[in-house]
Amino acid sequence: MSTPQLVVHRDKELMAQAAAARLITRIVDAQASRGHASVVPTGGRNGNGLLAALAAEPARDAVDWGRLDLWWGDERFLPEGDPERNVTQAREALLDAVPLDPKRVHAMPASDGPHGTDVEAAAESYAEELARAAGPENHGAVPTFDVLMLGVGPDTHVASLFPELPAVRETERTVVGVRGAPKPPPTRVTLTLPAIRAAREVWLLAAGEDKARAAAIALSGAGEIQAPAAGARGRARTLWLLDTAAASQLPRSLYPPASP
Ligand SMILES: O=C(O)[C@H](O)[C@@H](O)[C@H](O)[C@H](O)COP(=O)(O)O
Repeated sequence: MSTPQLVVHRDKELMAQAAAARLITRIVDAQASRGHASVVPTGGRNGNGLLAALAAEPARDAVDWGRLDLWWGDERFLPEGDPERNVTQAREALLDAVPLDPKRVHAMPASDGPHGTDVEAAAESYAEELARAAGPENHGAVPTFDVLMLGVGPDTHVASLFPELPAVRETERTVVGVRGAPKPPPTRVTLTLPAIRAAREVWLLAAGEDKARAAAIALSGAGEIQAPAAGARGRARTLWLLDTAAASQLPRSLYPPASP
């Protein structure tokens, strides 16, 4: 697993623009070398800000949108089309504006789908979909995502892995249901840390003062059960994309970044 690298931007707008440009480059590179790319966007303000910045970026036309797979890191377990669903917000921010192949847009199940309100069954069916997409060259029951993005919560949660809750302790399953999440809505579906760590690159997005403590804790050697963001690492690269406010409490040894 890779050691986190930090990139600190002046403000959240610049952070979103730079991350969008970086994402375009990674997708184009992956498509050039493997013919296709896979990306896991994240919900939340920072994740949607990045997607909106990508939509506004003229270089987005360099992406072959028909050869891009999209998977989700977590989802709020609500009815299809609910404005609070991460996929609904992603559609508004970017997905409706680009020519994706609908078969490659792997939204997590909704609470009015084939599994009804059974969140565990919904999680299991998403795990099966991931397993079907994993090839022999992948490292287990999920495809090797090129870039998996995660927003970081003020309590250090990522995806719907909240400190100390059972989902963050999962070591076998790739997708689990979550009940009683402290961030509404309480019922959610999430990738687990083993699934997240199958990604080639994991990018953590944190902007704003309310993220400063979380970033400092997660980057100072905290355990992943207490600080789930600390356990989110990519196989080849782990990148923390921050703005100056979110970076303001980092230990001096990390900020300015010690690593390139
Ligand atoms: O359902 C959600 O909201 C998320 O997937 C969650 O993990 C989010 O990414 C963080 O809470 C950060 O959100 P912000 O970027 O809005 O702070």
